[in-house]
This record gives sequence, C-alpha cells and structure tokens, in this order.
Amino acid sequence: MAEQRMRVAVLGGGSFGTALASIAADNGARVRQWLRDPALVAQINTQHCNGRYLPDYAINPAVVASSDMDEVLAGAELVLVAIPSKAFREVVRMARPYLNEHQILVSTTKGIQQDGFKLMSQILEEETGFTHIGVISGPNLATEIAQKQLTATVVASDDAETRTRVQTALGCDYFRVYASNDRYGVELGGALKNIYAIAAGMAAALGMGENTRSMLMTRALAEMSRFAVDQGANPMTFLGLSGVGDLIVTCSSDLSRNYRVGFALGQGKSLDEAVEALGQVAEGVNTVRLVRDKAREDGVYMPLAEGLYQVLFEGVPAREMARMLMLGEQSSDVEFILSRADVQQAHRESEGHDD
Ligand SMILES: NC(=O)C1=CN([C@@H]2O[C@H](COP(=O)(O)OP(=O)(O)OC[C@H]3O[C@@H](n4cnc5c(N)ncnc54)[C@H](OP(=O)(O)O)[C@@H]3O)[C@@H](O)[C@H]2O)C=CC1
Ligand SMILES: O=C(CO)COP(=O)(O)O
Repeated sequence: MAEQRMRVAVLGGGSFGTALASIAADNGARVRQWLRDPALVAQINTQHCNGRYLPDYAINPAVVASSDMDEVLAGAELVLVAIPSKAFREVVRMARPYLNEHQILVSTTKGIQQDGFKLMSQILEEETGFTHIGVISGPNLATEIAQKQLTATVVASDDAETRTRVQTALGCDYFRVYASNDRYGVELGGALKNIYAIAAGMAAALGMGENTRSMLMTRALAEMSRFAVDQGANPMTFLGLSGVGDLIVTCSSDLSRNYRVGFALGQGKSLDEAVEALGQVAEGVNTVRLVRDKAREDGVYMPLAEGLYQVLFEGVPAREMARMLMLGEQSSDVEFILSRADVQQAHRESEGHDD
C-alpha cells in the first residue's frame, strides 16, 4: 500500500500552499513543501504549525518542509505552485532543473504577470514546455479550509490525467474538486474577481448595504464576462465555482485579503498603509492596473475596474467614484440576451424622437 502513495510537492509556504499541503497529507500522500524561510521550515517540521501565515492550524505532521528545491521535487508526481504572481516565474525557474516532463504542474495563484498579460499556467508552460499543466481556482479562503469548512474548488486543464490526479490528491470529505477543461477561463476568473473584492471591501467600510454589494457583484460578473469574450475566452465558465463562486466569497468575507485592503482604503487609509498592514499578498492591487490598461487598449467597457483604478492610483475619493458610476450609462442587464449596442441604439432613437 505504501508504494501507492502519491508524491506531492508544494512550492510556497503561505496560507494556501500550507492548507493544500495538509489536505494532500490528510489524503495519505507523501508531501514535501518548499519555502525559503528556514525558521518557518523548522517550525513546520517540529511544531507542525505555520505561525506566520496560518497560526491556528494544526498541519498534518506528515508534511515535511524544506528550503532545498531538489529534496522537495525529487520523485514528486504532482507539483502545486502557490507563489504570488510577482515571484511566480522566478520560483518556477529555480525549480526547473529538478522538474521532468512526467510531472503534473498546477498553479494555485490568482494573478497576472504584467509582461505580456500572462496567467500563471502560461508561465508554467513557457518555462517547462510540459504537457501536464493545470490550475486550481475557486472559492477557497485558506483560513476556512484550515478550519475544515466544507469547500469546493475547480481543477482546470485540457489534460485529463492532470484533472484526475488532482481530484485524487485533494478530494476528501471537506474538500471537493470539480473538473473543467477551460484552463484559461478558470484562471482568468480567479484573477479578475480580486479587483471587485477590493471594491466590495471599500463599499462595506463606507457603510453601503446589501443591495449595493449585490449590484456590485452582479455588474462585476457582467464586466468580467465582457472582458473574457474580448480575450477569446468562454464566459460560461464564470457561472461556475471559479467565477461566480469565488466572486461571492471574496466580495463577502473579511477573511479575503483583497476585501481587507479595500476595507482599509474605505476607512481612509492610503494604499501603502493598507498593503503594509495586511503583510500578505493582495493580488487585486496589481491586477486592477493591468486589467484597466488592457481594457483601454482593447476598447472593452469596464467602468468598475476603471473606477477602482482611479480611486487606488489617481486619488479620486471612493464615494465620489461611486456617485459617478451610479450616474453612468444605464445599459443591458444580461448582454448575452440584450446587447449593449441595442440599448444604446434605443436611447439614440428615443432622443431623436424627443427632438
Ligand atoms: N490564501 C488564500 O486564501 C488563497 C490564495 N490563493 C492564491 O494563492 C497564491 C499564493 O497565495 P498564498 O499562499 O495565500 O500567499 P501568501 O501571501 O500567504 O504567501 C506567499 C508565499 O510565497 C512566498 N514567496 C513570496 N515571494 C517569494 C519569492 N520571491 N521567492 C520565494 N518565495 C516567495 C512567501 O514566502 P515568504 O514568507 O518567505 O515571503 C510565502 O511562502 C496567491 O496568488 C493567491 O491568489 C488562492 C486561493 C486561496
Ligand atoms: O482567492 C481567495 C479565495 O478564493 C483568497 O482571496 P484573497 O487573496 O483576497 O485572500
């Protein structure tokens, strides 16, 4: 039986990487976790605790941490990369000499690389040229996974073996893994929703109510779908856990770091103060800049991303931006049913009749 244990490597010692490593160990896998901080390595190995990122979590003692990439990757069949987008490529390059084409490589990271607007699995592909590549994304607050709250995620890959192996490695009685073959759509949803989580946190701090949050989330979904179509992706994927599912959790919970950054901004803190106080990655801060620029470049209408960008980087007060957004174009609810162009045309015709 022992020789059938799956061998899993996790790169990253943050909250999500730690939670996933422990789930795989709960499932009986042999798990090695790579992190660069030797003090944290020692703490995980001796106290089975990650005091910096998940202090109250009892990590499965079978997880063995190390700062030695060779040791962590040797013999691994499945490699989960849980490193923030800014350092993702750098860490994959460090790992590259110890990787081989038989391994399954999966990104868990919900961010975008500025250069070329690349998603993380595209970086995995570029750096390795391997075929077994996938992503995990969904409503997965690490702190709740650590509490073994019932949770679901999506593994997305066009490679069936990748999907199945991840479902086997991570699926258990508190963590369900659904499958998708739309890797780009699943990954894009995970990255985009962080933008709107910042806006939702800000709205909450400003005392805005549930109608407002509901409007924000639904219009966020419309905006994300518009962007997905522009990028050649299938917006139907956003109806799943990695789209609307993740949007709901991240826009509703102060366990989300993006939401917390937004909340701090809404309380009047500067962006630097909010990010500093968080002490962890809030991918949405970078993503809003990249998506806003890309939307402008491609002529995609994204008023929420544009508005948030102006609040974050151009000093427009959040309340003033909310007012401007409320007075903006009143368009179609679901554009796949009634197009924006049709609504705009009807307005023009109505104005013509009024003359
Ligand atoms: N946390 C969550 O609830 C979820 C997170 N995610 C995604 O997972 C990704 C990883 O997140 P998470 O675990 O939460 O991140 P954290 O911010 O909790 O931790 C980041 C980890 O990456 C390491 N790291 C950062 N920069 C480098 C570098 N240059 N070289 C080596 N290691 C580095 C950090 O090491 P050090 O401590 O030494 O800086 C730390 O171990 C994020 O992009 C996030 O979007 C997805 C779903 C849920
Ligand atoms: O992606 C997440 C939950 O699904 C985690 O969100 P934050 O990165 O905002 O904490």
